[in-house]
Amino acid sequence: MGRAPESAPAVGAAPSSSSSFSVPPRAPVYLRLEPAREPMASSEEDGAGNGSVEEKESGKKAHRRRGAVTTAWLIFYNIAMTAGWLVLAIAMARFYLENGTHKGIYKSIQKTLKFFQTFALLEIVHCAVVHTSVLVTGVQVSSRIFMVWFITHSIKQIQNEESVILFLVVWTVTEITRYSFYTFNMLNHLPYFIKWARYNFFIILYPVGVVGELLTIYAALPYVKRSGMFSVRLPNKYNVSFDYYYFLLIVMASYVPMFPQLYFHMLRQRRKVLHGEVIVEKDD
Ligand SMILES: CCCCCCCCCCCCC/C=C/C(=O)SCCNC(=O)CCNC(=O)[C@H](O)C(C)(C)COP(=O)(O)OP(=O)(O)OC[C@H]1O[C@@H](n2cnc3c(N)ncnc32)[C@H](O)[C@@H]1OP(=O)(O)O
Repeated sequence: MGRAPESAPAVGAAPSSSSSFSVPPRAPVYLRLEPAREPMASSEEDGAGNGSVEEKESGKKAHRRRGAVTTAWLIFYNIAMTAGWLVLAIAMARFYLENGTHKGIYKSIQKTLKFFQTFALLEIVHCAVVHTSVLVTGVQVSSRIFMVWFITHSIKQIQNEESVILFLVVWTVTEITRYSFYTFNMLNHLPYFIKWARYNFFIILYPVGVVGELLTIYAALPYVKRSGMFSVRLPNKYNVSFDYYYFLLIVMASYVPMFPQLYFHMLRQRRKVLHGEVIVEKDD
């Protein structure tokens, strides 16, 4: 992440009264953001390993080149994802305003949703160059992919459930906030509201989104039980059985231990970003 200009107003410092993160009144303090932690490079890449000065220099140049290419890709990716979820938001709002009902919204936006939510699988790869957990990102992305492809795409009878619209709206607000945060943060021009939204909206949106997803899976259960979809019955030549109905019950149960891990991860990120930055007196 880039470094904010040193004259940048302190984030979380004594601000206007409207801010919800005011610090005790005192002389204005300014914030010098910690220099962005460059993606960790292996020793041979950053020239810290053994080798001649030329090898070390080429290693550092390779790292900078990789850094520049990686940064350019992430900025493109974040802008594209922000735009994609904005298109989804506008399409859903337009459908509802034109038709006065939520029934049919999913069908009208499903291609865009499938494309951008599947594209987000790249975030597991991005974990190699951004400071985030592969496990947390993997669980988050896999739960989304599961909902999009193995529930709403595969079980058409539930596509008009209110719970589908609930989680779609929550996902959309969340992702527009999240990807615009990443974009502005990487461009070193992060509006405080975007930062505030990134680390506060989830407090409500995360549990609401989970409720929407669980209600949708629950609504799908009767159709799965009746159709036996995605299931393998005995006897068969592999002597293996699989029942998608009971698998969905297990998935629903897995939210209980898994969701709190993601939620507490976000709360930790929130404390780090909104309250944990180093506030230093401005050098006169
Ligand atoms: C086979 C069946 C599978 C079924 C699985 C079932 C499991 C069920 C349990 C799971 C339940 C989850 C259900 C989900 C519901 C919803 O999503 S509802 C909608 C609301 N959701 C949210 O609010 C969460 C949104 N998701 C996220 O925020 C992320 O996905 C996250 C992984 C959960 C957290 O993101 P993370 O990146 O870890 O935190 P940040 O603070 O944003 O970033 C950390 C650092 O990484 C940098 N970074 C990350 N991505 C980028 C990027 N694209 N570009 C640039 N930088 C990036 C970020 O800037 C931070 O850097 P530092 O500032 O240096 O720390």
